[in-house]
Amino acid sequence: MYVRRLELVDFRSYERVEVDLEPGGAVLVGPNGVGKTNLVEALGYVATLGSHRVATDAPLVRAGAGSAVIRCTIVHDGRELLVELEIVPGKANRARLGRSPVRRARDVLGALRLVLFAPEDLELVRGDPAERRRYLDDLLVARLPRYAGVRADYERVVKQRNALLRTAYLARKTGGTRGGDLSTLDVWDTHLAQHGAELLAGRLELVAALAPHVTKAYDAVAAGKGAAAATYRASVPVDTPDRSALQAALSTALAESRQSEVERGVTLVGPHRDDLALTLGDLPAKGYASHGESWSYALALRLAAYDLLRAEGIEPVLVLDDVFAELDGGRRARLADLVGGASQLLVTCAVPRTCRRSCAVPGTRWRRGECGVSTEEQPGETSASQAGPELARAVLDAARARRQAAAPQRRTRSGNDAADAAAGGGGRRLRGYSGPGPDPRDPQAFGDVLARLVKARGWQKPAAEATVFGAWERVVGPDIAKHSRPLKLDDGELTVEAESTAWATQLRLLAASLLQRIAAEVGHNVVRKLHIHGPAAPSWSRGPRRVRGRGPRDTYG
Ligand SMILES: Nc1ncnc2c1ncn2[C@@H]1O[C@H](COP(=O)(O)OP(=O)(O)OP(=O)(O)O)[C@@H](O)[C@H]1O
Repeated sequence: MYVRRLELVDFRSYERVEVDLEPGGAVLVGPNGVGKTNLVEALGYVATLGSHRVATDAPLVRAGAGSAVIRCTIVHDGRELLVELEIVPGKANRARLGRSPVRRARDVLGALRLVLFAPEDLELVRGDPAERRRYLDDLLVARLPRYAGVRADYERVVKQRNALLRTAYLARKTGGTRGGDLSTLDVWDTHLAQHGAELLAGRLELVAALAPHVTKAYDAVAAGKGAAAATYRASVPVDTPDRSALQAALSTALAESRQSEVERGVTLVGPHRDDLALTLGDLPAKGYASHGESWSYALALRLAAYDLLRAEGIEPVLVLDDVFAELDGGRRARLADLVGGASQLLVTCAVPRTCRRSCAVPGTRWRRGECGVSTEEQPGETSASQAGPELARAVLDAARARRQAAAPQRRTRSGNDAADAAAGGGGRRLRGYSGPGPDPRDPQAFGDVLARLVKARGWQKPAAEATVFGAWERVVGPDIAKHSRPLKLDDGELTVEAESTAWATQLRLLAASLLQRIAAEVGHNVVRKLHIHGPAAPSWSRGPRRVRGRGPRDTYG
């Protein structure tokens, strides 16, 4: 995998820039503040949808501009993929993959696998657990992109659960009555245990695979001075990545800490409280390791991530941002040896002479002062980029030919549709005799015949819609079904009535996962949108002739 082209519009210091890159190594050289890190930060953003330098998106947009655009052409297995991201601070990012819009920006994760080592990585060793959790989760997504959804779901549940606890905590503190209702906390516990177990299992599997690479990488960088070990420290007792065992452990821990959570107004249990414990010899690295050792450790964590991805058949792009200056001569030389085989290696460097001498990474080419300068086209790429359209055309031609060949047959079978459907022909014609094998005229299970008829007559959608109403409890689960009921389904928009306004609020917060559950039960596009409201107030409007207004207030106050 390598990045062939990076184009930025209003990103950081760049109003517009186009950089063409090649496989192999490149060193980006330029004076301090010229914008070297801005370029690799944009690549990191494509890979993780976050910056390695700042927690929010606002600083990524050029001062005075409203939004920034990153376009990145990635070549993987000879195929090109264009990823486009528009960053609008305070709003959801917009993304396109291969020029088609994607539903959520996180759908582009996995297109670019990248390991970036930067001075900020010292925080991996010296900083708070949140830094290490982010390291693990980014790597989890680079390894298995489906974890982007697991991570987002879990973060959403924690956020909503914290909001509920916090509102109740403040209501209690101020003696108010509004917002003190914690009746929906059980539902959030279930969601937290479910999504938390999934994330926790992913992290445990990841750390088991990663830990030997961390020890090996530290040994290589520090030339055997000290044994590094990384272990996962969970907030609940765990000894297996089995998802149902983890879900049970999280549920138990949540029940046990309920009292303290309500008292403190915050979620105290779950993967968002975990840590990756790093030790050097018998001592924790944080607080004990020297500056140089901490640097080597941080570097070892990134190299371990790179080694793990490669060992699993993923060739990530490797970026070393301004790191050689922090390492002593021996460590620089060893690092250069370790990263020499990367499919694409980008090194940023401010002092060319020092960098040339100390980071003579095998195979790197120098791009002195080329930051922000577009270069000529790469001739060899044309055939690769044509492969996609040509393949599409071939598939389309084949489909057209098949349809033309099938057309006369289709005309002859119109009278046989129902019998053919009942026989499971699905377009094939009935044979005129039984023969020794199974025959469509043999007795058939009623369910099978019905399923085929439903399919042949195109009744799937009405049947799926009926399931939403008829099997509401199965579709949304007993907890939610107890407190809500579906009212009407109109053009993919389902109206649901909740038992109380508190439940309506909770269901609105759960709308995304409800839609997912409904789709899993009855299929996609049956319900596309939810309208959730609380119980209807009694109406005093009766009959066609009535007085406008709010009703008999004199009588009822
Ligand atoms: N949102 C922004 N709008 C405009 N300019 C910005 C923005 N964010 C950063 N800059 C500018 O970008 C420059 C920093 O670029 P960058 O960090 O890429 O430098 P660098 O070449 O890596 O430098 P060094 O060698 O010192 O690390 C600074 O001059 C900074 O003022």
